[in-house]
Amino acid sequence: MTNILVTGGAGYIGSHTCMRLAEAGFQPVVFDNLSNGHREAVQWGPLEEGDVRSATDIKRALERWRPAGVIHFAALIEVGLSFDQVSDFYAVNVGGALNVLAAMSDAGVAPFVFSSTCATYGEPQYLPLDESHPQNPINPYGRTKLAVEQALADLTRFGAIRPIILRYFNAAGADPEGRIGERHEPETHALPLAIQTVLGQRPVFSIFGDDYDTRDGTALRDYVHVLDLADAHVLALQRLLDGAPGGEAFNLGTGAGTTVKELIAAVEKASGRALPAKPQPRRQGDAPSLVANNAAAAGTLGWRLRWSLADMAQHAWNWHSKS
Ligand SMILES: NC(=O)c1ccc[n+]([C@@H]2O[C@H](COP(=O)([O-])OP(=O)(O)OC[C@H]3O[C@@H](n4cnc5c(N)ncnc54)[C@H](O)[C@@H]3O)[C@@H](O)[C@H]2O)c1
Ligand SMILES: O=c1ccn([C@@H]2O[C@H](COP(=O)(O)OP(=O)(O)O[C@H]3O[C@H](CO)[C@H](O)[C@H](O)[C@H]3O)[C@@H](O)[C@H]2O)c(=O)[nH]1
Repeated sequence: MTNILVTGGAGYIGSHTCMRLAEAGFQPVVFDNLSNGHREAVQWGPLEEGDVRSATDIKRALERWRPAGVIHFAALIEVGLSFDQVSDFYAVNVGGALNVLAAMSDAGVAPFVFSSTCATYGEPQYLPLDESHPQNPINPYGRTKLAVEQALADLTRFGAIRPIILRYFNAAGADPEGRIGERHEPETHALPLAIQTVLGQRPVFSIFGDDYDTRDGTALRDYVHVLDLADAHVLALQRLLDGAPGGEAFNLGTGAGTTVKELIAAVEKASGRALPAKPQPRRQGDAPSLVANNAAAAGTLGWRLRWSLADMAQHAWNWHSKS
């Protein structure tokens, strides 16, 4: 069986991708230090505990499992924390990625799928965002991801690494069968927070800003099902294994925007319960609207969306209400 090393594979998007990799006939080998991941989420292949900040750990994993490619999710992800923990974010997100890439070069492994983000674009100059939109991130998290994208552009020229960069918009939802789901601690994402509120684990859901220039005044985001994201990773990996030279970047979003109020309505419908919500001031660093142009992923990768906002809310509700 072909091994694929999945760094951060015990986390939210990584674990769903491991599920899809196994379904596609690969053996996902998870490389994770479990700092934010969960041992129980590693269900489709072995777990190699290690830290991307350690060149020795990565070298050991590559020597042991001899993967045909690497999918790199391991990172610190909270935008707010990135202002307070700048060194940690650079050490894990940039230093960690460079360690993985150097070890891959030494081991002669070229295919590399990288988790990037719409946060690399910064304030949108136009919508929907395509891949050639200027990249001016407005927070340290986005800048660490852009730094890795820039390193990849340089490394691609030498041919030792063949990368595909995937820029996700807002990952949401869970495995429809409820085996895995979203579990960030602390949780800052809108959909799980809304569900925790419906479940009575939080008194009220804060709507961050109701005075934006959007159809109902609340911020607009492009929520995309985590399993649609997972499918895109398998397609990107397969493209590289088939010999593509790499160097491409793809936006992964649905192309449809959802406001915070519409998200609340979707959670109320999925749960059949009312969600207490209260407007609060805008959250620092939030753009009013972020929506993807996904034509490149559809055209080049053959990416097809399978799940709707109602599915994301339903699957997330199923997961949170049983766990
Ligand atoms: N969640 C989103 O909406 C979103 C949007 C855009 C981009 N991304 C990117 O997708 C990737 C996965 O995000 P997620 O939501 O699944 O996050 P997550 O926190 O659930 O998963 C990240 C995983 O990386 C692991 N990790 C962290 N530091 C590590 C280290 N030093 N060594 C080894 N492993 C380490 C964690 O334990 C965790 O399992 C990240 O790179 C993130 O920046 C996420
Ligand atoms: O309690 C909450 C939480 C969020 N929101 C709003 O809901 C929307 C979505 O917020 P999330 O925190 O769920 O997601 P973000 O759009 O802030 O973040 C996403 O995009 C970021 C880049 O901008 C990072 O990539 C991050 O990992 C990814 O989840 C935003 O308008 C936010 O202001 C609320 O109103 N109340």
